[in-house]
Parts: sequence; structure tokens; C-alpha cells
Amino acid sequence: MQTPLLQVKHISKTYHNSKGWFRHETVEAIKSVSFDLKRAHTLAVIGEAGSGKSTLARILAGEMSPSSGDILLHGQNLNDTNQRQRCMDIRMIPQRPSLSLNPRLRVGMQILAPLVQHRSLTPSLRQQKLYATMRDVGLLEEHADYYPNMLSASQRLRVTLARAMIVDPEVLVFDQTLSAMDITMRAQLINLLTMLQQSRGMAYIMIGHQLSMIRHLADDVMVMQQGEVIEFRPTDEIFESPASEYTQRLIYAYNELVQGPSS
Ligand SMILES: Nc1ncnc2c1ncn2[C@@H]1O[C@H](COP(=O)(O)OP(=O)(O)OP(=O)(O)O)[C@@H](O)[C@H]1O
Repeated sequence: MQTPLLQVKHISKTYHNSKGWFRHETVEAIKSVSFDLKRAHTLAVIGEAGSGKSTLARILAGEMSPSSGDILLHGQNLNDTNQRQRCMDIRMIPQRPSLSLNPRLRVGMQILAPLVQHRSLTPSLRQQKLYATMRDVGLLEEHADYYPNMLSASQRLRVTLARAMIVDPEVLVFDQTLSAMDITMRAQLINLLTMLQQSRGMAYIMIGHQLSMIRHLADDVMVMQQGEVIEFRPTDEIFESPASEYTQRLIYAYNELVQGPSS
């Protein structure tokens, strides 16, 4: 059997907060979460507020370490990979892409930033890579000289995608990125992400409740509650017969929205 692209094995995360001199509070944000993700597949992670979704996203993207558990990419434990490579392999698209851009820096420089940090390429190869990546996400070469405020919201999102993709990641993690988008932008993004996944084989992890996007893009849905996985099933099954009470509420509300209230 082929090794899955990503294997998450019994990841836990406990936060320790100081509450004054002698008091400490511990929060078990994630409790033994495990799942596999195949190449070119999309996993959606949903769950109520505080269920541990963002903590999971930050651990996957290497922004923080788990308290216990392992993450393997192509069967190799990421603890044994150097941090630089790890940050190129799994990249996060932030919650508010526009806010992550520096208004005073030209777009091209910002897309290139991770490449400059991570790779030693000649200037001409770097520029070729920049333009190719910009084309892939639907930007024009001349946009490289623009400042972020000269672009539309949709183009700024494409810039953050290009910035993530310039180092050829294997996995993209979208941490509630899609929640603030209007319908037109979402439709454009669905098409773009589908196309990129087909051409590059990237896997996506989408955190958040954008059920219309999940329905179109996700192969599987993982439902979290109080730091634990309470459902992990193919997307169609989750939409047709949600098992947990939380998922039922979410899916019924979504169905009412798209089909109108049932009599
Ligand atoms: N830095 C932190 N220090 C202490 N506790 C934290 C920290 N970050 C998150 N938590 C707690 O960990 C739990 C999980 O939080 P997390 O943000 O991962 O959940 P979430 O599902 O992403 O929530 P939301 O949908 O509201 O963003 C919550 O109880 C939260 O209060």
C-alpha cells in the first residue's frame, strides 16, 4: 500500500498559562488527534469555537510544536527534518490574507520573500520562478511591480497563494481563510484551487465552516469537539447523514440555506 503524503499520529497540545505567581492554568486544546492525507486530496476540518482547529493548523504549519505525537511527510518524521525544509513543505494561508501583506513592499518582492530565505537561486531563475508562479495563480507579470493597495481583494488573495506556492509546498493549510470572502471570490477560488491541485498534486487542509466550499473541494471532513475528532468521513457521507449532533445542526442549517426551509 502506498504511504499517505501526510500522517498525523496522536497529536496532543496542552497550553500552560500563568495566572499570577503561583497559579497555572492548563488547557488541553488537542487530545490525541490522528489522520492521514493523500496527495492531491483535500481535508476539511470543522468544529465549534475552541475545539482546537487553529491549534492543529499552527502545529501542522510548524508554528508551534505539539506536546506529544508525530507528523510524518512521505513517511518521514518531521521532527527529523530541518525546520527550513519543514516550513517549505507545509505552508499556511492566513486567516486574513490581505492583512498579511506589507503595504509598502511591491508584490513581487513579497512573493519572492520565502524563496530568498530558503533557496539559493540565481536572480534570473528566481525571476522565472516568480513569473511562473504568478501566472499559475492568475496574476500578470506586471503585477509584480504593484503595491498591494493597487490590487483587488481577489488579486491580493492570489498574491498570498503565490507567496506560499513559490517554494513548491506539498500541503497548503487554509486557516479559516475563506470565511471573509464574498460568493464571487469563493467561486473563483474553488476553480483556482481545483486547477492547482490537479496540476501540482498539492494536498489541502481547510479549516473553517464554509460548507459550500467544503462540498466542492473536500474529499473528507474531520469534525472536532473539545480537542478530539468525533467524526472523520467522506464529504458526501457527512452531508447526507451527519452522525454527531454538532454536525447535524451544521448540515441542516446549511441545507435550509441552500434549499429553503423544509415544511
Ligand atoms: N495561546 C493559548 N493559550 C492558552 N489557551 C489557548 C491558546 N490558544 C488557544 N487556546 C485554547 O485552546 C482551545 C482551542 O483553541 P483553538 O483556537 O485551537 O480552537 P478553534 O477551534 O480554532 O476555535 P475558533 O473557531 O474560535 O478559532 C480553546 O480552549 C482556547 O481557549
